[in-house]
Amino acid sequence: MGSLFQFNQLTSAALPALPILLLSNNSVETTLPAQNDTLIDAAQNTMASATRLKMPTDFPSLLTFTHTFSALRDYLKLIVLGGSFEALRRLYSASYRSLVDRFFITATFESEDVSYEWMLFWLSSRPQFRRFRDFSVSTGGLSLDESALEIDDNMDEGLRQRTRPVRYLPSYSSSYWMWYKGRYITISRTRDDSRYSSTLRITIFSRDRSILDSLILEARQNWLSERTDKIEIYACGGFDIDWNHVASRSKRPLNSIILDDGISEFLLHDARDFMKSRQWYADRGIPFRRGYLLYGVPGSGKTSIIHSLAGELGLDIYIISLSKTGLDDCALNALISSLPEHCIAIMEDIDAAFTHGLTRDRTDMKLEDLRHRDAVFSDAVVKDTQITLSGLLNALDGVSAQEGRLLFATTNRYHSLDPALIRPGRMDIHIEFRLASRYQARELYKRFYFPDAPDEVTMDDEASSDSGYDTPTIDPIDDEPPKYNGTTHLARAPKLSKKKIEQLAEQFAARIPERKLSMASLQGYLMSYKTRPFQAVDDVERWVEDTREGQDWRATADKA
Ligand SMILES: Nc1ncnc2c1ncn2[C@@H]1O[C@H](COP(=O)(O)OP(=O)(O)OP(=O)(O)O)[C@@H](O)[C@H]1O
Repeated sequence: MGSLFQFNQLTSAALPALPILLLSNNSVETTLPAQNDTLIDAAQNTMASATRLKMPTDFPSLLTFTHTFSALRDYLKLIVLGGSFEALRRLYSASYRSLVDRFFITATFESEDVSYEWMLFWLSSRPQFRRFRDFSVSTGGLSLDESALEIDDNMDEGLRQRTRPVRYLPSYSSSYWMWYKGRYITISRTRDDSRYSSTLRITIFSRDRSILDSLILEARQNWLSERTDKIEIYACGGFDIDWNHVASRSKRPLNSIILDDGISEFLLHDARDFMKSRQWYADRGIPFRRGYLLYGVPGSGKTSIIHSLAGELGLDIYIISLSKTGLDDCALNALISSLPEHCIAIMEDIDAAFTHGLTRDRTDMKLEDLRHRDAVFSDAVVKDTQITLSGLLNALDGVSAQEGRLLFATTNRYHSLDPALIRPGRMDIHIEFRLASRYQARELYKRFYFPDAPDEVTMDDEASSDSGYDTPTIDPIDDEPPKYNGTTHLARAPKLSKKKIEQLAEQFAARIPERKLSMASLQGYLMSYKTRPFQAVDDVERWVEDTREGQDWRATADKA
């Protein structure tokens, strides 16, 4: 640097003398005034010293020139200066971090985890949060009732149904602060577009971790108390195949599923008994797990009873889709190991993943062999399913399989299942779900029209046109046949005496062929007579003849 500077000084001194020097070499030299001689001398001296310094003209010499001692000294100064700045910066950030570590507690909540929803729910119900002025407005995802914007009471019913609740959530671009139990807390939410997920970060100015504990417990409590009548449903999904909260569903009363006498009660009692028997299992060295295999015809209530049991037992549901793309043995194992201790895990249509046969490992079979083994085996199944039977067996009862869980598997093809999969220990209880019996048809009818028919009503109203509800336009007897399938949900069936209800249900059941129609089709039929129990009884015979299931039954009956 120093040399460069000197060089600049020299050249700037020599430059003004340059024209004089040039002129002095010309023929006009003699015409120059005498006082110029001194100037010429000075210029010549300056140029001489400049020539002595020899300004490099080529690149290698320039390089050498910049490596002179004084240049290096300037470089060194720069390095020391820069280094000091960087050291100071690092010192500042380390001290800041240690300050934060020492005096603040930070917790992050990922959107894939249900705790994220607890915190959002807690946050959006805080009066302090509502005071802020920057929000992210959401109409989807979480059902955070507390934070939902009130819908105008006068809104048209059609519009109301089409309107999703509007909620205020923390925005991604701001951070918020508030007081919690006298502590200062900050909240920020960030989004990770590459993973379609977001993170909520809460920092508390406190050294006491119990404040965070109490915040999380309070948030969870708030959330759960809003959901005493709900069950949470989780499914495997996302980029890193993990459990994601997918829905909250209302509990379904157990008596709304009509099975053959005693089956629902048996299942409920068995599951309750299991949940209380940890010690019993431990004493005998038996893995503390229970598996139920519900098999039988479609639409017979297999899925419905599981949901209803989850509500009765207060457990959440974890759905394992064996045919999910990207799910392999390893991921399945990890998923099953990460189930919570008390939960209901469901594997629906367990046969779907193994329709290709009874092999213990599909990797040792060629696709062609697999296709030939089962006529209904589709290409989609071949491509998508990466689970092997041995992988599934290991996941179900391997060392890492979660203890305490209830596993429910359903299938329509019981006999295509590998015996190893359904042996006791894996599937302890096997229950067959059959087509509707007359008993079921009768109970379904009663439940459908008179879900809460009070015993004390004695009005025998065969001739009455008073519905007893706020729907006087609907005449229970003289109602027109439906012009379309389905009627308004707002209308109610007429109020009838218990005796009358029994009588109608009996007539209905008598017209249903035993074990020929599924409960789902009976329910579908009744749905088109929502408010017309009499008409439903009158028309049922015709419907049985017309319906496909009924025709199949007639064809078999005729052959016989
Ligand atoms: N036993 C039953 N009692 C009351 N409703 C039933 C019964 N069986 C089926 N339904 C009704 O039929 C519909 C379908 O039932 P569900 O999905 O539980 O049948 P599923 O046996 O699981 O059928 P799939 O094997 O096709 O999955 C539900 O709406 C349910 O309310």
